[in-house]
Order: sequence, then structure tokens, then C-alpha cells
Amino acid sequence: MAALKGRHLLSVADLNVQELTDLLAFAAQLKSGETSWTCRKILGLLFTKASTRTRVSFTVAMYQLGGQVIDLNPSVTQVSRGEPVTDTARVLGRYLDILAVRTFKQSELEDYAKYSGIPVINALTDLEHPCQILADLLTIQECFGSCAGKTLSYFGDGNNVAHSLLLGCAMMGMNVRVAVPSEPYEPDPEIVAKAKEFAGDKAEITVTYDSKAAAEGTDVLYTDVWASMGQEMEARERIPLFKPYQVNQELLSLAHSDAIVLHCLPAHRGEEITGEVMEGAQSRLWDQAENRMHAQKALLASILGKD
Ligand SMILES: NCCC[C@H](N)C(=O)O
Ligand SMILES: NC(=O)OP(=O)(O)O
Repeated sequence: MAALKGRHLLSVADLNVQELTDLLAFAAQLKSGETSWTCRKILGLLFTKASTRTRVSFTVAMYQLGGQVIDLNPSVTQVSRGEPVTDTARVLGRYLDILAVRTFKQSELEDYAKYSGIPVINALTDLEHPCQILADLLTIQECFGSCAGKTLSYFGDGNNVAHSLLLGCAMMGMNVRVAVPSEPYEPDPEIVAKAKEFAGDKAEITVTYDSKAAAEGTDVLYTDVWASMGQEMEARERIPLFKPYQVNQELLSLAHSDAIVLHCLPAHRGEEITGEVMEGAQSRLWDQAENRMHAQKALLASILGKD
């Protein structure tokens, strides 16, 4: 994975198809214990939003690679007192080897990449969640042998997770159906256009208001919260609008009999997904969560210098 050495991962689109394919293969090798690689590098985690999976999986991955992690919670740094990103980034770049940032604006993440002088990983912004999608693709590959030719249907808000799924699945030759309420909940048209470009004539990218049509004969049903971090004030008013997009037993019954259900978590049972489906035989949520660690370990090792 020499190709990723020293690079940023700000968007799924920062990878090409070969790099994404190689990264998933490397993650599978690391998971099976087939290969090992160690480093003595230091990762900073600068998260301005809450996180369980991303924080812990990056930390464990880095420890298992022999590295160290510094939790740069803004409330205990000068970030919360308004030190500009341009200054914080240049200072952190003098201490750390790599930085994972979770924040609101993609432009702020890009500034960390621009000013820090070290590789920066997108640990979730309002626009994208690329690390999540590495784990999702690894899970789909494990379940079906490969991603190409399979169909993933996403139900709910056209948010950061939907955007990264559109890009990553399209790159891997998967059909993507995004079922959302009408504007302003549709995915970013620029991302949809990019996904269509990646898919070319190998896969179909569809945005629809019809959740049943999106579920028909699909291989993967995917959902995420209806109100993302930072949108908590809108959560109540969104419930009736999003109800037809709930992943429940009825929607699941329209999919292929061997279809799987994914959710990036945390989930709101009874809103975007029912408890019955979450705990049901077709749910792969816990494998998916575990795969965050394997996929990010491969990403860290690749960026930090695995040849
Ligand atoms: N844990 C992932 C959360 C994803 C969600 N769309 C959010 O941004 O809050
Ligand atoms: N899926 C995900 O990113 O989880 P956290 O918000 O807990 O990191």
C-alpha cells in the first residue's frame, strides 16, 4: 500500500478504485492475522463531536500497530477557546505523525490538512464519513464474497454517511439506491453526479422518494439516524417525514432472502430501524462495527508507511 503513504483521506473520492480495493484486501489480511506491521508513530484524535466507535476503533488500531494516541478533546485544548485552525494545525503538525479530525465543516477538515503538514483523516464531517464506508464495504465483501454487482439501498437522510456510501459503493461497482424524503433531505447533487461518474456503465445510482421500490430485490439495506449530530433541534419535526423510510420487517421482506442489514450506529430503535430488524437474523451490525477497527488499522498502516 505504498500508494497511500503520507496521504490524506478527506473523502472517499481521495482513493481510486485500485487503492480502495487494495485497502479492503489489506484490512481482511490484518483481520485474519495473516500479516502484521508495526510502527512507533503518534495519532492525534481531534473530535469536536461525540464518538464511541471511531474514537475507540482508531485508538485500539493504533495501539495494536505499536503506536500511541493523544485524545485532543477540544474542551481540554485551546480549540474550545477559539485558537484558529490555522494555528492549531501548524502546532499539532510539529508533534504528531497523523491526525484524525471529526468536525462539522468539510472546509475546516481541509484546513487541518492544508496547514498541519501531516496526513489528516476524515473521522466524520457534515459532508462525509469515509472511514465508516471502508468498514461497510469490508463487511459487504465478507458477506457476499465481493461488492461488485450487488445492490445497496440506503433509507433516510441524504447525509454524510449516504454521501460516502454513494462514492464508495459506486467505486466498487455496486448499484446504489438512496430512498429519501424530498428536498432538503436529498443527497448533495454534486456527490450523486460524482458517484454516477464512478459507476460509469458498471452500476446504477438512483435517488428516489419510494422506499418500497428501493427495497425490492436489494442485497443490503442500510440506514442511519434521521437527525445527525448538530441537527438535534430538528429531530422531532423530522419523525413523521421520515417514517416511511424506516427499515422494518415489512421493508426487509421485499429484499433478497439473503439480504443483510447495516447501520453505522448509534441507532434509534423505533425510528430509522426497528429493534426486531436490528436484533434479527439478517442484521450484520456488530460485524460492521468491529470492521471499523480492521479497516482503519489498514488505513493507518498504509498512510504511515506500510509498503
Ligand atoms: N456515528 C455516525 C453518525 C452519523 C450521523 N449521520 C451523524 O453525523 O451524526
Ligand atoms: N459510526 C460511528 O461513527 O460511530 P461513532 O459516532 O460512535 O464514532
